[in-house]
Amino acid sequence: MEWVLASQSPRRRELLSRVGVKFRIQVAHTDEVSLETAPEEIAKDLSRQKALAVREMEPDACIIAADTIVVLDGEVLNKPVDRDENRVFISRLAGRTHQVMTGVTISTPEVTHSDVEITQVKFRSLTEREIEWYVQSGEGLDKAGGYGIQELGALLVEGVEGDYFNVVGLPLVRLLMVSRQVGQDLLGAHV
Ligand SMILES: Cc1cn([C@H]2C[C@H](O)[C@@H](COP(=O)(O)OP(=O)(O)OP(=O)(O)O)O2)c(=O)[nH]c1=O
Repeated sequence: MEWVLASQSPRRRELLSRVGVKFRIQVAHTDEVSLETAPEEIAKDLSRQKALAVREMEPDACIIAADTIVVLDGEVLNKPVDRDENRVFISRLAGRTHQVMTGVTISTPEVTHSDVEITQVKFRSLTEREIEWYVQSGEGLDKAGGYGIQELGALLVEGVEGDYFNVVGLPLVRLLMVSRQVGQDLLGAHV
């Protein structure tokens, strides 16, 4: 079966290609609104919506979708709307541990399965100057929680407990497990 990644995120494309999976990209618009209340359910629900939105265009494919959220004290920090909000997010995250949750969904023509991976990320304490330096880089603007661990944001993070790739946006091992649950082992997707 053909694999389709329902994502416009260059980070997800890169991670999936890096483990040798051959896939096409197909994106459909979703408004990223969930009626769920528990953060892990929100992440799963949004990834499912993204996958199912592509189903009409790809009736025969095996569709992969993901959604990453950042959770601090049970509160979801989405993508910051501007630099001011990004500054607020980074100040709140500084010196504390938060959760990065990525919901993943794989949908085949027969079955759709979703799961979520949770990683603990600890930010070091940051000075005003450091926060300003990061916010003015603009790097955090298109990212959940307002930072990216894979670039400049690496300098904000003291430690990670769990799957690093989950923080970047695609929990590869969790995805492999879900692929087996839907009967389409990702390890066979190299050709
Ligand atoms: C916390 C964190 C998030 N992110 C990114 C991953 C996701 O791309 C983004 C969260 O937004 P998402 O809505 O999960 O994804 P997206 O809109 O970028 O792409 P698509 O819906 O088409 O798949 O934040 C990082 O790149 N690094 C990080 O450290």
